[in-house]
Amino acid sequence: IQATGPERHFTGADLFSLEVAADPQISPDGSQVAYVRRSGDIMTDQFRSTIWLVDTRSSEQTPIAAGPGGHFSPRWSPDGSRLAYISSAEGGTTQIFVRWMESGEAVRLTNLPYAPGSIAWSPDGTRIAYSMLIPGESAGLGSAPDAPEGAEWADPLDVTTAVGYRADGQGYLRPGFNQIFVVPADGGTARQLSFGDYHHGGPLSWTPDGRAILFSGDLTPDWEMDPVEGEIYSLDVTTSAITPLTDRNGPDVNPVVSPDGRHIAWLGFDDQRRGYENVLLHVSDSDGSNQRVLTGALDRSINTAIWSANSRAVYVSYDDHGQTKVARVSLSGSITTVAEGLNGASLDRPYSGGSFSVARDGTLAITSGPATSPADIVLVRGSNRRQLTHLNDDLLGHKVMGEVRRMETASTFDGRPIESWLTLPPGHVEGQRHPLILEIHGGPFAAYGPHFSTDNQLYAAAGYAVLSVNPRGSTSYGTEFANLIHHAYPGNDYHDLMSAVDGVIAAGFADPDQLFVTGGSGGGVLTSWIVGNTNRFRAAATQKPVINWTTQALISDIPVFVANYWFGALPWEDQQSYWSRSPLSLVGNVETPTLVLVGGEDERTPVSEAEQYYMALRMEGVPTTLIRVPGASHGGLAARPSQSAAKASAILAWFDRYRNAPNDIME
Ligand SMILES: CSCC[C@H](NC=O)C(=O)N[C@@H](C)C(=O)O
Repeated sequence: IQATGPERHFTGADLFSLEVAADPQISPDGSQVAYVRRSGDIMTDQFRSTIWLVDTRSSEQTPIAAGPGGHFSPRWSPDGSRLAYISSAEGGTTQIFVRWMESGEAVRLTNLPYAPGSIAWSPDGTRIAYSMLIPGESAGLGSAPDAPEGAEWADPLDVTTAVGYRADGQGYLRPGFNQIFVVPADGGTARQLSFGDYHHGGPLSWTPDGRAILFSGDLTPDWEMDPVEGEIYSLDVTTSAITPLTDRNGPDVNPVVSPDGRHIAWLGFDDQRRGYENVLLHVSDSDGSNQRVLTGALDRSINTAIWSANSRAVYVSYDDHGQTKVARVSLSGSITTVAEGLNGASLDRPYSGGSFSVARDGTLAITSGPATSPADIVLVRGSNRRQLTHLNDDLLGHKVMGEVRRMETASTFDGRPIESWLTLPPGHVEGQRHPLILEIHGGPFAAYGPHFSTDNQLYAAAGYAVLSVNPRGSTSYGTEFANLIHHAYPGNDYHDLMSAVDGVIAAGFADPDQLFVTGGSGGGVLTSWIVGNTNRFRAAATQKPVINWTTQALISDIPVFVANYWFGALPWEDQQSYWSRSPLSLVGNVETPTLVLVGGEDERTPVSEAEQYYMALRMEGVPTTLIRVPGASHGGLAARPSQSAAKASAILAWFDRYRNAPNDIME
């Protein structure tokens, strides 16, 4: 059959045409915004990062770095005359580049053996600081015989004594430590400033006199066993002497020195070994004295802190009811929201997020957009908002997307309001009921919101309504709500999710006989938990789940964290809790056909979690299929457009199989 016109619905192939704006950096005078544009590339099956400049008056765009390679982290020099960025434009290695804005000339500044990060201009614009991993020695044990000349032997043994020997997205880690360096901004030799067997972490912040750089890290011998701990340190640029500025049990990170040098702002909290803590904005005098919290009354977590040019306030971003906002926090602690509706760069699922920067006069550049389109660059001046880019109008302007509506239901467990967003199939007619997919977020301390989601739009284009719920445990509703699942996850969040589903049925949007459930990571845990507790869903798809908390606590890349913060005991000290909260403990109840899907290189919820569940379902005679996404990490399950589209298609094919099955087959 020949198509009779253009495809009006969102399709898997459209993923290659999507573009999303990230990391907007407004110039000090507010005249331009440099930003990272991530675009699908059909030949490499990737989202490629390029850097663009958009004029804040004319909205005219100019490419800064858009050729071969990846380009990111644009950072203005203090006077706005130059732009530094990180790029793999030349020869595949990742280097620091600087572009002189007036001449348009860009030069590669460094010749580094490893990728730099956290670039930061010195206040006088003469130097750029950065961090870089310096490889260390592998722990040796014994030795192999000597190889004859020309022989091709296997790799030597990989011996480790590290706690963090694997990391999602990186696999098995090569030993080494992050160190801080400085390089002249007009070219020259880089100099290492920090040393020793500790990570010296970014972001980096210079003092106005250019004599010191603030960083965060845990420079104590026990750093490996305390994954949350961190302090702010001052590093003398001349002598490399390090002075601690904070000292408490809990993370102190992201230091930023005020432009007048009188104060330091940073983020952190007192560690109480709870599943969730609000990250609070702190300030102190420049020597670390007179420390105080400025956002204690907000009851929200702070993501980013940027000083105002006059040093009297700090701009912060925070999540509230699934949406990211920017507020201006004065040194006396008054908090004024100055921008709302930020959107992040996550494309596959509607996670909250977004980034911003501030010009000298307080003009903001933010990433923002409606729930039916990925984030663009928006300029915010007081109450005026102006969208500077329209990256997806060419594609989505010709599509009928699923409309996203806010819903709220009282939980049957305790009456708490549970917020959710319902994506309706395109062309929805009031009064029409649809098959419903409950799609559950991970974290579990994270939040969904009214944000663009390729998964949800693909499901909606196939005729499903999709429900994105923030059950108890979700962030952006305060500490009490998040910690309702402290040492109790999964648990009563189940009732919140079912209440939200019933709310959508009661509101007349969903067919109660056509319910489906999926979710990833923490959402995979809850998907498997749901099918262990009810047969209300026709089919399920559990993505990158934790199935057995004992194995998760020992082989994931967050082992100490899971045991200390989510259980408060080691698996062999409290096997009852580990087992009773594992979806595997309920597998004997499962009758719902359940697809199991995982990234082949997932180090966060390792492949063996999904494999355990798949085999248990097979042994129980439950219809199931196992899908591994080759090469995909946990965070990168949807990183390749082809895999992201194929994943949604596989889930839809699984659901469609049971959507159309007669009821007697389902019984
Ligand atoms: C449930 S164990 C770890 C889960 C993971 N948390 C942090 O990485 C998670 O749920 N990730 C979410 C954000 C996801 O991948 O969707």
